[in-house]
Amino acid sequence: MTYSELSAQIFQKQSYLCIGLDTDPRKLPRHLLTESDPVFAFNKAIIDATHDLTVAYKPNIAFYEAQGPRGWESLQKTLDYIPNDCFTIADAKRGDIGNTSDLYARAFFDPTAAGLAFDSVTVAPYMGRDSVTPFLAYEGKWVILLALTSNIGSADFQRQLVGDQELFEMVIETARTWASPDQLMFVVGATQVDEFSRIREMAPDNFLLVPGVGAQGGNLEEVSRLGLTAKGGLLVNASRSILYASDGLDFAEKARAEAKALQTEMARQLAHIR
Ligand SMILES: O=C(O)c1cc(=O)[nH]c(=O)n1[C@@H]1O[C@H](COP(=O)(O)O)[C@@H](O)[C@H]1O
Repeated sequence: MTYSELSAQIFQKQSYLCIGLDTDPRKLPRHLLTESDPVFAFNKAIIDATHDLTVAYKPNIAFYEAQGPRGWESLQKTLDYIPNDCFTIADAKRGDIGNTSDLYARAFFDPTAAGLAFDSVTVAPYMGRDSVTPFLAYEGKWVILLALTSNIGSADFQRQLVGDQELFEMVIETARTWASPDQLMFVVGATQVDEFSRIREMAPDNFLLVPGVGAQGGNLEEVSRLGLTAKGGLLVNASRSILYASDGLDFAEKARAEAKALQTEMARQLAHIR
């Protein structure tokens, strides 16, 4: 999906919601456990209940890898089931020497080489340019680079001064020379609102993937006020607060209600920028 297509989806659906498919087999509603693939059955019901309210889905790969080969199969089926009008993110946080990143890129971007057909993958910037560029070699595919993450440990390295900049600022400034906003997003945690204006100034056109509303307590209104652009420019992720709103027969209905509440607030915020 291109930048302008993603932007168009945001205004059409009045939503910049990304639903994190962090599907934990230990948290599935009991009635799904008799299904041949309970993880896929759960994801399918969540997608059916929410696809008109969300512009993106982000399966976190850890939840699938932890299930071994069955998990990869559930992931592939889930990806195939996501409608074409939704952007897809492999939240894998990859990055290695170029030779190895090349294979990671194939794994998520190249179905002709037995890989998956995601639109984007999350990448850690720590190993530098040659660890990131193999992902950018795929035309039309996106790198979502970790800049300032939502967790407490983000202070350990990302907030440290390197010269007169914090490390996350250096990541943003440098990575912007590697790719255009058509292929490069940054991850900025919703828990980091104090830094949002500064980040938006440094990366005025880049989409920001913002996890951390819901279970981690980030504030959607503040994130939106400081991060939205005339093109949208935000994908705000929620995972657990949507997926596990109920563990009963009504789980999909309750998930929809959570997604709807976020989408309603997003529509309100989008009205301010037009
Ligand atoms: O890259 C991410 O998506 C990510 C970056 C970050 O800084 N913080 C963060 O929580 N995430 C991911 O976003 C999701 C957040 O899930 P919930 O806290 O359940 O909404 C998880 O899949 C995390 O791995």
